Amino acid sequence: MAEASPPRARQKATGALVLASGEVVWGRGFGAAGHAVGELCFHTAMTGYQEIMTDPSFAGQIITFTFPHIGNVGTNAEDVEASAPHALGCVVREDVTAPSNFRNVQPFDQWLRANGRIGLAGVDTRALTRRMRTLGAPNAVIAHDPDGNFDLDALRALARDWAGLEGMDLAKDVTGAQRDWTGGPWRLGAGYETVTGGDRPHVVAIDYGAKDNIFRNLVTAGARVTVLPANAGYDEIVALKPAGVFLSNGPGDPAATADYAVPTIRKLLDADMPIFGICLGHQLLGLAAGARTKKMRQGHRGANHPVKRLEDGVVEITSMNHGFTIETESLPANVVETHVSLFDGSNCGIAFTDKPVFAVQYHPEASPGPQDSFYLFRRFVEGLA
Ligand SMILES: NC(=O)CC[C@H](N)C(=O)O
Repeated sequence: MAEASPPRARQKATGALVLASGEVVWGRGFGAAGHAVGELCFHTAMTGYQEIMTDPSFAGQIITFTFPHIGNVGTNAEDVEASAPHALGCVVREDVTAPSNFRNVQPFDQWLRANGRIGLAGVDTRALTRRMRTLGAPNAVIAHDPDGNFDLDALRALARDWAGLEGMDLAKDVTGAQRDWTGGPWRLGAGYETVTGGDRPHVVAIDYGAKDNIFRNLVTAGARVTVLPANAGYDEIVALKPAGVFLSNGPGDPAATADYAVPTIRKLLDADMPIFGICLGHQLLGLAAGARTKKMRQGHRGANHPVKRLEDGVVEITSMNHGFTIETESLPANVVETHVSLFDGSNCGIAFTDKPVFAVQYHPEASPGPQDSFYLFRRFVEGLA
């Protein structure tokens, strides 16, 4: 009888995802070595991993990409939403292959390493996503050790003891200093156009962890943009004599950001300042109006979320990234719901009936994602002229 072939040598795992429940998902580490603790989420976009990783709204989160091939076009200096990645790490199905794209400057693996961010490959991301769909988003540690040595007890304790995103103010960690924003539309070969001068309505944008493409879209729509940090007060804002104020996206729990952001927004509302908000900015505007926010059981992160615009029934396919939501039934009488998610009916837009103030929960700036909703930037800026 032929001898049974010896068992194939088990490849040693060099990466792990350790869930707060104690479960361990093994894989192959890439990017930086080390470990990080945060909330695990899943993102369904098929493109734009570099934009997603650099979106400051992902601070405190580990992203599971449902699309199996991540990293295969490498990275470059233009497809970024902030100067460095903010997501703690990413979990992917396939190993990252050598970049194949004429715009590649640095392989994804190297870029993650250079920026201290961890990757985990070889994971059954479908099973992980189904688990999140059923049980909600778990707190977890992503860990990478090229020698495959993991202190599981310590990593389990770290995941279990992490406080969670609820109640966490992260905007203060990712906001930037005051600056004039001059970057406009992008063209292949020419990069981002610098737009200065001209008689343009002045928008003061509050940066709670903004994606750069929001500012580029405001400039493209015709605005002059000054960015202020998240804790900017009412007097500081109005001293710049804005025609309108923009409230950006950002990470963390809106209710935890409310103590400094909401009093300022309330004063702007009392002064009838035109306001446009996106995502965290939308949620903070809701809180300032007197509504409530809550953590969603199932967050929305992807580039194909259908949203119904209630004024005319048109469906916009949108980019989304949020884990908190405004409770629609808590909106006051002078604020109407303007957009609603066709996936779960959650609130996706609000407008005041008595003020030039509106906001959306989704990301009209795309990056990545469809551009159906660019009109909102034009609507805001043209309303200021
Ligand atoms: N993209 C965002 O601004 C996210 C807002 C908020 N941190 C949430 O998760 O809901």
